[in-house]
Amino acid sequence: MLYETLSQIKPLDRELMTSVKHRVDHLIKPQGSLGALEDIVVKLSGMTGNPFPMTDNKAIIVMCADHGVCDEYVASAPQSVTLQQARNIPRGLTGVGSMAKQSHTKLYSVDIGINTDFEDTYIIPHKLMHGTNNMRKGPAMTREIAVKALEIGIQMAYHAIDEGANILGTGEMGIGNTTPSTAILSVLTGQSPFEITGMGANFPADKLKHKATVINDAIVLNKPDASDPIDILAKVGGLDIAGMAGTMIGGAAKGVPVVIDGFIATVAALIACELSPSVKDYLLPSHASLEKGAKLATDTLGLEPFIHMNLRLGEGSGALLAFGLIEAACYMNKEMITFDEAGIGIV
Ligand SMILES: O=C(O)c1ccc[n+]([C@@H]2O[C@H](COP(=O)([O-])O)[C@@H](O)[C@H]2O)c1
Ligand SMILES: Cc1cc2nc[nH]c2cc1C
Repeated sequence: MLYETLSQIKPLDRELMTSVKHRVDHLIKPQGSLGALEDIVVKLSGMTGNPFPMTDNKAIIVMCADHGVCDEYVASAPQSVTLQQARNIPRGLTGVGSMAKQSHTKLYSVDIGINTDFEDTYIIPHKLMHGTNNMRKGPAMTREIAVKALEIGIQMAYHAIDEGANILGTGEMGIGNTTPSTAILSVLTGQSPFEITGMGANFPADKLKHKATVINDAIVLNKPDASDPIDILAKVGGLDIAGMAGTMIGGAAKGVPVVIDGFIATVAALIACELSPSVKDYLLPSHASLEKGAKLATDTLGLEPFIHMNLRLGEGSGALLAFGLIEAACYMNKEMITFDEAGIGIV
């Protein structure tokens, strides 16, 4: 199913993008003065095949999972916070949960690998493992499970689109997940973990060398193949990261834009684009996370974040904020008049 979905991704409609850009250039404003908003709506038209795209049905899929590498003391918060927040998110009680109420955004909280058994009708059950294995002792998961996690992400994207979503955001909740994210980034870029490991959810600065050592040990032990994204995910990845990459692939296959959240989501985007570079056409960035490796991740991906507000929460919170700007771009394109329509010459 993964490879079939990847093969369904169509190139952007470049002809339509050219005509939308031409019209946007003639809207009643100095040419280019709406900056990135103009680029966003041109890209959206290429993704959707619609000269007047709309992103009014907003949804964020939050992949929740635990990480066995937490046994190595790489995170400050207890792993139980993953489940607590997975419960709180759909109830509107967290960062992303509270702000989703303001923008009428639907939230899907998905258990793709929380380490405890529980019942909660607000959480979508897709548990593949009770947390990953400790990657400092061996592979985080099997190759088969990595593929399944990607497919759950695709399935969740399709589910949200079936329920009416015309734009998706990728979110995650997973105590410890900056550790596998940094490992993946290190493997893909060749940068040493000692150069790119950051504080995650407030891990103490004087312990960062230990966190980098754990990441380095996991890479040395497992020897992920840098040219095989599934091997990287299986050996030093996470279920939440794989799920988000799957959501990006699923959105792309359906011609639906997917907004990347912070550091962890950007690493997931790198994996999705390694599986097929065509996924990138359907991705929009959001914010520049303060996590140390975030700049390297966004530079490697080649999509420049447009929100600079010192965010580093995750949960899809930055993607949610970007929804507002993206929707504004759609209204600009749909509602503004051209110089011709206003009966005046170009200024
Ligand atoms: O999205 C980001 O840029 C981001 C940066 C730092 C931390 N986080 C969140 O914090 C958790 C991971 O941090 P840590 O220290 O437990 O690895 C996880 O639940 C993420 O949602 C998220
Ligand atoms: C409280 C808390 C909330 C979070 N949301 C995303 N990651 C998080 C990590 C912690 C620790």
